[in-house]
Amino acid sequence: MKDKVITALDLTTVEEAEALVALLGDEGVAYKIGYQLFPLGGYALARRLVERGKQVFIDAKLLDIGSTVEKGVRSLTKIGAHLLTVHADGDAIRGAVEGRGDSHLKILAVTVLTSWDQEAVTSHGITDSVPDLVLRRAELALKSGADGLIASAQEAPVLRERFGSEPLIITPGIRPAGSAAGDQKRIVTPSEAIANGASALVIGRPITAAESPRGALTKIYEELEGTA
Ligand SMILES: O=C(O)c1cc(=O)[nH]c(=O)n1[C@@H]1O[C@H](COP(=O)(O)O)[C@@H](O)[C@H]1O
Repeated sequence: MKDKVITALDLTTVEEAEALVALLGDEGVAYKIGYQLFPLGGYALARRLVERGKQVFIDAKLLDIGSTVEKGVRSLTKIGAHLLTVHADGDAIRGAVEGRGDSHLKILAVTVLTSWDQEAVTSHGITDSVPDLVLRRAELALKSGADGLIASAQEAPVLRERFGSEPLIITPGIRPAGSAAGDQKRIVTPSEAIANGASALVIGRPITAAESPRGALTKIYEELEGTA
């Protein structure tokens, strides 16, 4: 159950991130490191976490011409991380799959950001509903070779219905009951997300900004135990 919660290390410094990892101890098994930390020693932190046996998710949200993504991902495989985000574009996903070669890095396609609601989708001139856009982008990404999808757990049931049990479906926008949504729009509780078919949950502020991050994580595990 613990490997179903990926704690987002969206912190200001690597020292703060290391302190949180130390505080969570054996309770924390999977971590996401984003570009906020990349120029501040984030890649070295990622390597250390891999060496300590943690699951490491590099959140780079790549979107570029295919050949550039391919070369970038080839470099990123040197970290030894397990998961990497690329936006759900055919060329970008194919480039990423080529670049990861025979490493164990799994490519996750970002479908529609969980901070987007229908109004945000429409503001981009897109006429699809949010679930239709998630499905359209998921189909493109999986056809292009992605190992999994990033979406809201609100869409997990339709994604499972369409694509079956194989693709990883990793869901941010997770909010335990009573916690602030912040800038997230398509939110789901941890237990609902797993019940909806999510493979793993990305959770940041409900853990990192809690008075007791370890207590918050333990409480999330307790909530998930109830769904097992
Ligand atoms: O790719 C992601 O991880 C991601 C995709 C998405 O659609 N929504 C989303 O919130 N995320 C990331 O998931 C984390 C969510 O953090 P909290 O909102 O603090 O739980 C952040 O690091 C976001 O960058």
